[in-house]
Amino acid sequence: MRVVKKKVLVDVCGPVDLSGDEGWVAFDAPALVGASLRFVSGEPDGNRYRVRYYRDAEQQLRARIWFGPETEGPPGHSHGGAMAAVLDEVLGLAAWAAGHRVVVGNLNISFRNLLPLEEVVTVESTVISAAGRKVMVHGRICLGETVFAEAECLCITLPGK
Ligand SMILES: CCCCCCCC(=O)SCCNC(=O)CCNC(=O)[C@H](O)C(C)(C)COP(=O)(O)OP(=O)(O)OC[C@H]1O[C@@H](n2cnc3c(N)ncnc32)[C@H](O)[C@@H]1OP(=O)(O)O
Repeated sequence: MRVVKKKVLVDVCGPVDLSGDEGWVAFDAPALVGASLRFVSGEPDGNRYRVRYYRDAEQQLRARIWFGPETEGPPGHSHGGAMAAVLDEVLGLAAWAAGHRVVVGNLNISFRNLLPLEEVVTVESTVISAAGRKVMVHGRICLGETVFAEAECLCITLPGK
């Protein structure tokens, strides 16, 4: 008889410091949009992403995020799709945080530098405009002066919802 051992997922990575900059205020994303945003922010102690949201002094949404080993693409670095998922969530959420009930219609990303795994980086967002149903949000994943990816995100409001 073949015995299949149950695979146990172990937290091998230890704690990660996701604290914000001075003046940032913690932002409760599930309180605003519900608990459905699990793909990026659903496992705060897992090995994919660990993320904490803030608003900065200008009320723009910021995220402190750790790309864990399960986001690997090129050896030792984040998969481009892993960065895209983060930008999709954070920039869409930025529009929600500004009062617009949206989904992302178009996300245009430029990958600028390889992002090393197990690094805590920042996602910055800025709501650029809101006209009719279209909300434009720009953002980037960065660490100090280094930009890993930057994006333009067209969000479309959901009528009647
Ligand atoms: C709950 C918390 C959410 C937090 C953020 C999470 C982010 C996400 O992952 S959302 C999931 C990914 N996104 C999706 O799956 C969206 C799928 N797409 C859709 O549902 C629809 O195409 C939707 C709602 C975007 C637009 O459809 P619809 O409501 O029929 O609008 P539609 O009439 O086609 O377009 C409205 C306007 O937006 C423009 N538009 C729509 N899509 C695009 C696009 N991709 N590119 C450019 N313009 C667009 C249209 O040209 C139109 O402009 P205008 O009024 O000037 O003619």
